[in-house]
Formats: sequence, C-alpha cells, structure tokens
Amino acid sequence: MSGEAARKTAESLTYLTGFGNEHSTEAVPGALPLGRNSPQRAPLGLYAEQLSGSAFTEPRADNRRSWLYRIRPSAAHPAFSRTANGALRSAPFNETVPDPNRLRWDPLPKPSPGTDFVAGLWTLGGNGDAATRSGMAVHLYHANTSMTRRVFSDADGELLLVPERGGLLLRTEMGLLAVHPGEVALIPRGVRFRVELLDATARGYVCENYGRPFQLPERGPIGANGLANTRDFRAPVAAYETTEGPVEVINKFCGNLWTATYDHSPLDVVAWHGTHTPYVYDLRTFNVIGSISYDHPDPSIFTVLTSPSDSPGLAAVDFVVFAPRWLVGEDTFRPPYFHRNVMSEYMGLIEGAYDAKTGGKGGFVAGGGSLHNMMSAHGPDRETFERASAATLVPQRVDDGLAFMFETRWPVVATAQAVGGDHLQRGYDDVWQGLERHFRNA
Ligand SMILES: O=C(O)Cc1cc(O)ccc1O
Ligand SMILES: [Fe+2]
Repeated sequence: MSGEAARKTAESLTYLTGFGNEHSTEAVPGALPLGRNSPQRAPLGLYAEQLSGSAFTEPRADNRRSWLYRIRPSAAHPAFSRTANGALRSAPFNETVPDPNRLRWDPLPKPSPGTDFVAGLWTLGGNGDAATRSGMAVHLYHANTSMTRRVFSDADGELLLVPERGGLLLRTEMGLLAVHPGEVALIPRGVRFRVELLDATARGYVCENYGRPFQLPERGPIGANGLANTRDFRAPVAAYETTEGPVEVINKFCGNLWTATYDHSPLDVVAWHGTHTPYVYDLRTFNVIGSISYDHPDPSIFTVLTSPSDSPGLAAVDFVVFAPRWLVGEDTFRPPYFHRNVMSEYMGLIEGAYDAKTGGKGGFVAGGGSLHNMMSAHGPDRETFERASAATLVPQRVDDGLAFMFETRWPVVATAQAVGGDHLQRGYDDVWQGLERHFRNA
C-alpha cells in the first residue's frame, strides 16, 4: 500500500476501548459464534483457533487468551527455516561484559534504501533469557519501506513500540492500529503483524518483554483514578485480508529469526474475542501525578505499564513516561536528583529535551538513548544542576519534551554493535565534570 493510501486507512480507523477487556469484534456480521467458543462448525466456514498469552491455569487476573475465527487455521503452513538475524540480538546477552559505565548514544545512522521494520530492527542490549521467558531487550528501529507480503511475529515476548519519528500502520491478526510519535503500541507475544509506514521514514524504540505481559501499575493511595486511565487504551476492531499467493512469515523464536512462505496471508481473522490483544496508547493522555508541596518524587509515579517479576513491587521492567507537567515544589531542586539506583535505566527521547540533561549535538537528543545500569551514579548534568540550583521557584510548566524510560531489575548488557558503533557518544562522563566543590566548613 502506498504511503498516501496507508495514511487514509490510518485516519479512518475505529477502535475498541479499555485495557485487558474481554473484547468482541467481527468484520462480517455473524462471524463470531454466540454461546460457545468452538462450535461444531464455526460460522461462515471459518476455523476457530485459541491463541494463549498465559498458561491455561494462571489466575484470572493474569489469564490471557483470544479466540480467533479465521479463513485458514494457523496450523496450515510449511516448515520454518533459519534466516539471518541482521542486527537483531536476544537474551541471553553475552557479547560484552556487563558495564558499570554510563553510556549514551546518538540516533542510529540512516537505514539503507529498502529497509522495512523487521530489517531495520537493531538491538542495543538486554537481560534475562528468552527461552525461560524472563528479562527484556532494548531495540531500536529505523525503516524507510513498508513491509509487503511479509509478516512478523515474536514468540519470545511482547513488543512495546515507541515511535520517535514517523507514523506506523500496524496490520495485525486482530485488526489495524495506527501509532504516531507520542503514542505507543503493544503487539502481544505471538501475534502476527505487518508494519506499513505513514511517512517517508520511521524511527523509534522497542521494548521486547520476555516476561509477564505489561499490566497497569497499582495506584495505591493515589486512588481509583490517575496515571494511565484504562479507557484510553485502544484495541483494534477485526479486519482481515484475503491475499492468496506467497507471503513470507518471519517468526522470532528463542532469539533467532525463522522464515516460512505461506500460500496466503495469515492476517485472515474475520472475528475474534478475548483478552490477548494489541493496543495503542497516547502518552499525552497520561494523568501526571507530582508533588504539590516539596521535593522531587521518585519516577515510579510516572509508570505507564509494568511487567511484574516474582517479587512484589520489584518490576522485571517498567515503562515510564516523562510527560508535560507543572513543577511547583517549594525550596526544591526540581529536576531529577543525583542518585544511584538498584534498578537499571534505559532512557529514550521522543521529542524536545529532557529536564535533567542538555540537548543539542553531543547531548541527549531525540532518537538517542542513555543507559545507567544498576548503582551507576547519575542525575542532572552540570549545566542543569547549576541552572536549577539558581532558578527562581515560580510555578513552571515542563512541556518542551517527551522522554521515557525502560527500567528493569536486571542490568542491561549491551550488544557488541552498541558499544562498537560510531553513534556511541565518547566522553559522556564529562557532562558531570566541573561540578565544583562548594562545601564551606564554617
Ligand atoms: O535518571 C533519570 O533521569 C530518570 C529519573 C528521573 C527522575 O525524575 C528520578 C529518578 C530517575 O532515575
Ligand atoms: Fe535515573
């Protein structure tokens, strides 16, 4: 589909709303069986198929599955064979030794012509083990071509897409989603999808979550509202294609890419119902909670989504957004404080500037990223420290940027290409040089 046609399609999309709902949707009236999931003959000659995102026996709150009513069952496919992984890497990450240094990257260089979303995936690092379904990976993507007759799915984990440049039309088994910079999209484990570009180029970040699916964080004393509101999550309505002829299906499985050529498109689901669904979320709808008295609260109040680990309160990975907000703290150093964190922090920038770091060439820029692994000392750079220490503390609106963090309980181990690449900034440590001694002992 041309960019123009994809844009028109993206503009006309409608969605189902809510997070974790038992959604029901049919592209053709009568395609969804009533009263049972698997009738003797499914309506309209469709095949019924269950897609499980959790073990059958997981508690109801964690149980995820969808029933798909499709033109052909997924089982009807030829054998997969290995294909090149390109710049994609997976857990376990052992190409380099875990690094306590603070690292920062410029954006990826331009992709070569003809690079689609899958070919444009480039792994920065991660942790855990895809095969034992723990940990996460940080990928970036850059693409200049839509996927045509090519479909991707990830058996290793769910994919949280964070576009930084260029919109994407995601054609998934469950239907179509459009996602633009400032929004995020989630593709659940195993769901097949194709990415079409809504602009000439597309660039962004991906958190691949090998562990428990992202869920909304508890709100505790915040109450029944606030943070990411449930109804702002949008799931697709059923949509199917009837393409016959060769379609390449690429399957990421235990860290490697596998390919099979189907004789039809597997995006042929005419109706579905269930909880294992893709979704989009506009980060600008995040209800930001902050201090209205003093001090800078911990950024856990900015958690959009969390993937819990087995220890209560200790996330395998949190997705955190630094959205436009007011700062009013009295007698307070308002930007992020100096700190050392047991968690490991990968930060990216979707637009503008981040309030703890200087932007511009060689700084923290949109499309770039920083990694502050566990216990590494970081915080405001010298310029920010000096400015914020001297600022007049009038109410201040921070709305000149959109930053985010993938925060994980395990250190992120960089790939060889991440530490060897030209876009790794040399001398990042220098941003904390020149923080003078001001101590007066009298
Ligand atoms: O390091 C960072 O910039 C992320 C961050 C932000 C914040 O407001 C408090 C702590 C923290 O780690
Ligand atoms: Fe931090």
